[in-house]
Amino acid sequence: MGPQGRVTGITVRDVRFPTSLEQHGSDAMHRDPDYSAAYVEVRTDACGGLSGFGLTFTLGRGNEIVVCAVRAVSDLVVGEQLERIFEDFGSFYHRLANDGQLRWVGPEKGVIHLAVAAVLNALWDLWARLEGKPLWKLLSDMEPEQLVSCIDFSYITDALTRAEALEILRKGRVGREARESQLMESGFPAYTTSCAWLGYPDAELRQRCTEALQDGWTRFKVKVGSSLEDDERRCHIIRDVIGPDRTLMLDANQRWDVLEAVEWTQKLARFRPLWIEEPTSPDDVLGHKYISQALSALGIGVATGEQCQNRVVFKQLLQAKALQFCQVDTCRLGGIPEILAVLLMACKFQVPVCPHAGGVGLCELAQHISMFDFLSVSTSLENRVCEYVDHLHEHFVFPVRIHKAAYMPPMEPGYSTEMREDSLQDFEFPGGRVWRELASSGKHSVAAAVTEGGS
Ligand SMILES: C[C@H](O)[C@@H](O)CC(=O)C(=O)O
Ligand SMILES: [Mg+2]
Repeated sequence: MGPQGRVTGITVRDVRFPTSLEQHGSDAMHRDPDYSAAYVEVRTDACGGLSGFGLTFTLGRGNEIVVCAVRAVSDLVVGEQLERIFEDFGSFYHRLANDGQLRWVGPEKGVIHLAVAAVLNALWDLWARLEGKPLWKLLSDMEPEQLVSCIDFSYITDALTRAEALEILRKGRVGREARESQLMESGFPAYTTSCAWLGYPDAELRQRCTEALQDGWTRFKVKVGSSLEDDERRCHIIRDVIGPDRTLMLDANQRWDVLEAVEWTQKLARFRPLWIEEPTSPDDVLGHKYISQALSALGIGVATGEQCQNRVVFKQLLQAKALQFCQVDTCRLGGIPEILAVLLMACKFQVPVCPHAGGVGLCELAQHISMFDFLSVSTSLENRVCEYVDHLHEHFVFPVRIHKAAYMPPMEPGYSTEMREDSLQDFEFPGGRVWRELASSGKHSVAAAVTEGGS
């Protein structure tokens, strides 16, 4: 028998952090991100009133639109019996993502899909809490049949059938205990993006790389794509600090057209990057294929996924051999059901999954996905690494733990998504303490504009 109880209510809050003030998170396309979340609490009457917490990530302006979309999606969830949700999560996902009216503002893409992600993340946090396990453990303890029942196979059966998914997961059970011990001992390998945001001056870049090296980091990602001259200078600084053998990745955040992406990356090839990330539009499957082919002789792979809309676009990228590193994003895909589909397709097409993380909360969520992938799907660490960014962890009740450049497995029940109440009160937009102070000091243009507008 599944968990008893029902969803009694869903609340959503607009939470924003003024990261743009110090250029944290800046890249060639997003110059002034204020890391933000539409933060969801799913309330239930199970176990005396247990809640699940979830979020989706945005860059500030527009977060209010996601909040509004979460309210629309919530109407379909409040009142649902938990047993009906959890006994057949694949069908529940399908109902939510294919509501006959809401799907017109998607389908399975854009703001409405971000909203679905936030609500589903909260429901999976709830499920893991109900079972008293961290999410990675809940997933890896599930029988293959149950995991497969969580997936909506619509539109992907030409690439992955139910039977193939089952076979991968059954194979994934072999040696799982040994891999879990390895995980508990050494954690899951991470790389850092914190040193080299585009807006950091050279001195800060050098200092952050030096410190990260001292802290044991061996893999570094640098933002590129705005000016070739700047990119060459910044890559030179990083290589100078990290030496010739450590790993360097480049991230262009969709800055180029296809041919431009090839030419620009070729000019940076002497810095020996492992990958070029988001070289062009995230929707351009054939463009990614062209870039992959053009760069393969240089040993540079294409990484993408943080703005890949759904499992269908991932399917095409994999079928076309258009990506060499698959960067699933826990807050853009439709929760665990869609992430499972992508992990399994990536496994079948032998492409390593290296989740996008960072932002606010993405590291907290992504660590569970990498750990489950290692334990039960890919069963390998080869070429697999999860992104890490060192901002905003202090706002979470169970922040990530990094040891020797690796994520250590979280042991608390849930998806590590719960935020601290004092942080929520300080950073809720626009009325939280920090935003009121920023508005009155005039230090932040968005805060000031809201105050002038009187909202
Ligand atoms: C705007 C975000 O910070 C983006 O630059 C993050 C990203 O591309 C990454 O972490 O990778
Ligand atoms: Mg990126």
